[in-house]
Amino acid sequence: MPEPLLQVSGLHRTFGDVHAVDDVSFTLNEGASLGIVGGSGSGKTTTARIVVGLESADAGEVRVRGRVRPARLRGRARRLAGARQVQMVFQDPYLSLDPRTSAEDVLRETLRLHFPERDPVPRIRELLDQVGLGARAAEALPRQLSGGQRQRVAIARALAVEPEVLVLDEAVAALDVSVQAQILNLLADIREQTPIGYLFITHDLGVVRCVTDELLVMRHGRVVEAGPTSDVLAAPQHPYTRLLLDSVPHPGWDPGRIAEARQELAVSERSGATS
Ligand SMILES: Nc1ncnc2c1ncn2[C@@H]1O[C@H](COP(=O)(O)OP(=O)(O)OP(=O)(O)O)[C@@H](O)[C@H]1O
Repeated sequence: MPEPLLQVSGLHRTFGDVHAVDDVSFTLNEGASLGIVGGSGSGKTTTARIVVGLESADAGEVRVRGRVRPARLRGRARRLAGARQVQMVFQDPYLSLDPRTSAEDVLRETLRLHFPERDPVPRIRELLDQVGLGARAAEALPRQLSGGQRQRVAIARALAVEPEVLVLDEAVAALDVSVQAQILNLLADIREQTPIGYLFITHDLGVVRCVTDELLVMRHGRVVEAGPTSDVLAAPQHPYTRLLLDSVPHPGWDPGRIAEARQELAVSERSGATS
């Protein structure tokens, strides 16, 4: 039996009148990849930010390997320990990378912070190698790199900390399709080499099809459907999931069924049966 790596239960978070996260629960097993999909404002990012510790929950609990993750990571020791559990890769690495720091330097700094007793040099080489960055890219500043290379730097920095869970929030959304494929392949390779678990936040069902084994569909802060990715995509149960599927090329999926799903969703919403 795979070990539960990340257990999220009963998360709630409101912003004023908006129930951004409304009773969200899920489990991510060791070595697994869980996708959270949903349209804009469905609560994906807020869920991810709570898991990482960037946002607090009004209620609910996040456990990593059975241990409750504190809502706020106060103090240096706690922050470092918390960072070693969960790391996040954002959509735009340009914003999360220091413009004056090369990949090599950012890795050196990260390793010095987390593993001060270790010699960082061999590990830097290993990480650069793992994410496919050559010597020139390693010495370049973020603005001298392509979007894909920058995302590789962000991934290497996250891996340097040796996290249990990697949260990827729209991590390939800003990239060209061919570069997206390269980064998704890289992430798949990393998962084969390490017991890391991925939490993949995306609006793109094409992406989840490639890189996740479990899927959670969110709408208005709630989980409307959950299950193995292949099952959910092959036989979506909720009309909202069917509508989301409309946005990706889907062999065997006909427009009549999409119209039907839209109708069904409208009816269920009028009756208040679904959220
Ligand atoms: N800091 C905040 N202050 C106020 N409202 C917020 C805040 N963060 C999120 N929200 C609201 O909570 C809801 C869920 O937002 P969230 O960003 O989690 O959704 P999302 O599914 O990630 O959407 P997107 O794909 O557009 O990022 C939205 O209505 C959003 O406006």
